[in-house]
Amino acid sequence: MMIRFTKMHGLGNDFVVIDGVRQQVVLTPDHVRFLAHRRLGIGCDQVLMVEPPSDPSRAAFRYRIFNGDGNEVEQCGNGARCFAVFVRDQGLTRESRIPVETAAGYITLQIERDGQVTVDMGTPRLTPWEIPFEAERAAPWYTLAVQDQTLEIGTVSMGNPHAVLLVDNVQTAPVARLGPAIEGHPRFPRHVNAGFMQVMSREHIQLRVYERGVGETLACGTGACAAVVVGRLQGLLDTQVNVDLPGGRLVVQWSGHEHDPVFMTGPATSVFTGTIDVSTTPRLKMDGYANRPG
Ligand SMILES: N[C@H](CCC[C@H](N)C(=O)O)C(=O)O
Repeated sequence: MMIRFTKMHGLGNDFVVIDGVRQQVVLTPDHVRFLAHRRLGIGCDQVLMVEPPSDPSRAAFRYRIFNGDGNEVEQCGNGARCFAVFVRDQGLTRESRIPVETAAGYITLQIERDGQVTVDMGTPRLTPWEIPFEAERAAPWYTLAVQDQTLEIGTVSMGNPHAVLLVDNVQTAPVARLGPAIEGHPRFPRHVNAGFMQVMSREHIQLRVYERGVGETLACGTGACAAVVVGRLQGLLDTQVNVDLPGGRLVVQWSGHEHDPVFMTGPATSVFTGTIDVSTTPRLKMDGYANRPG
């Protein structure tokens, strides 16, 4: 099966984007692992599929997200921005305001005049069972026993699950050690994205994210939103925050009221287009996210 694709990234969080509107594409987990593999395939953190919506009165497209380990997930913030630029550049829409159906519900994408994209990511979900996270009750912080440490984490779902912990210095934070231990912790039945946040001021944080199903990425859009929500709920942050990730800066806005949506603004970059034959997909085992960058 020959597939046309576009390679894109949002601050270095990279994607293989596939038009499933004008091509008939059925992706298996093996296909996704092959496309994502950085030596045997194209290489990316996630594969994004553009499909027709299930209800055209509510959305222009359906947007599906697959982690490099082959699993389909609920939401991807950097991917949403790339999605908007993709459907516009491919002539699938002429609109700059694009309502989209995702597995986590409906979101709205706005292509700004400067080419950046603002995403209405919807409201944060804060109760443990919405994450999902095993806890007796909802709380601003939870303690989590990880290896020989007791960590304090905040949890939030942006459609996908996030655990956020405060660190004194993101550069020296033990992301490689604690990231996998948190990501696969048994109290997160669907695993979790682990964010390491250093608060620089009320309007500025630095953040690294060890992503579920991928490993550490250069940027994580839903992770940036989750970190701002946790920091705001802790009274550490104001309503608009510059989030500096290893791959660059996102701007996240949230009022602090749980029924208000979180907005994220940032760039989306197209790198190249191509075609690939997936009919001879090798069976790839994901041993610790073998497709991590580098
Ligand atoms: N790894 C995430 C999906 C991609 C999220 C990230 N790339 C973003 O920009 O939000 C998860 O398993 O929930």
